[in-house]
Amino acid sequence: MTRAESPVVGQRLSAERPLLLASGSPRRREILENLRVPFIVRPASADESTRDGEDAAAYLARVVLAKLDAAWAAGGSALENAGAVLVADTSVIDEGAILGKPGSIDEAEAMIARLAGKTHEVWTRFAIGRASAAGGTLHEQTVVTRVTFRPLTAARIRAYAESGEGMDKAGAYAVQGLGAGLVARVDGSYSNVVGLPACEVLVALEELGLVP
Ligand SMILES: Cc1cn([C@H]2C[C@H](O)[C@@H](COP(=O)(O)OP(=O)(O)OP(=O)(O)O)O2)c(=O)[nH]c1=O
Repeated sequence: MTRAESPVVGQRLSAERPLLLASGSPRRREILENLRVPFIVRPASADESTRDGEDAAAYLARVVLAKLDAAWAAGGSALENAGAVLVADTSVIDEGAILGKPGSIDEAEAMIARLAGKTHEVWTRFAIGRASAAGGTLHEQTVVTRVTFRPLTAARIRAYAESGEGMDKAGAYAVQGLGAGLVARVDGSYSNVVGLPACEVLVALEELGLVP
């Protein structure tokens, strides 16, 4: 975790000065809604392809900052009026390999097959940045959850991949959906697996003086 020198923004989030969630993920929106934080949504996309030789930590750090840059680059009155910007990226890490979103049903099947009967990690990195034109990161943090899949037959793996549920999800599954049937245990933050670690985000917002 890194922290900027002067973490306190000073002014609390409000309806007039909301948090700008720069994400197209409906799961992140739902988690933030549950936290009762005033926010607006302005999706910002970044290049999420992996690079040769890049490990999980470097990949997530790069993608999260790219999402923050994209949010600032979008500009506009929504950004100017926002109290801060929140971005996040979720990846499934299996034995050091980064599993992002599958490109096809076959790729989804291969991802589920490699995770079956084993424990992997789900990493979500989030960043809270300034909403000013000057930009800057106020808080960055990576939260890791360990997820154990039960042993799965080839037929079950194929059927789940064909359901299509995992196509827009890291690691090709959704623990909050039909994918619950694949998961024997979750060690750590559940919301982190779904895309945003609720407790850690709330604590960070509190520490920055953005929520009471
Ligand atoms: C492992 C897992 C991932 N996911 C989701 C969380 C993330 O939304 C998604 C990973 O893709 P991300 O690139 O982290 O997020 P996104 O493309 O959905 O949204 P944006 O980049 O605009 O913020 O996978 C689940 O919903 N359930 C799960 O069990």
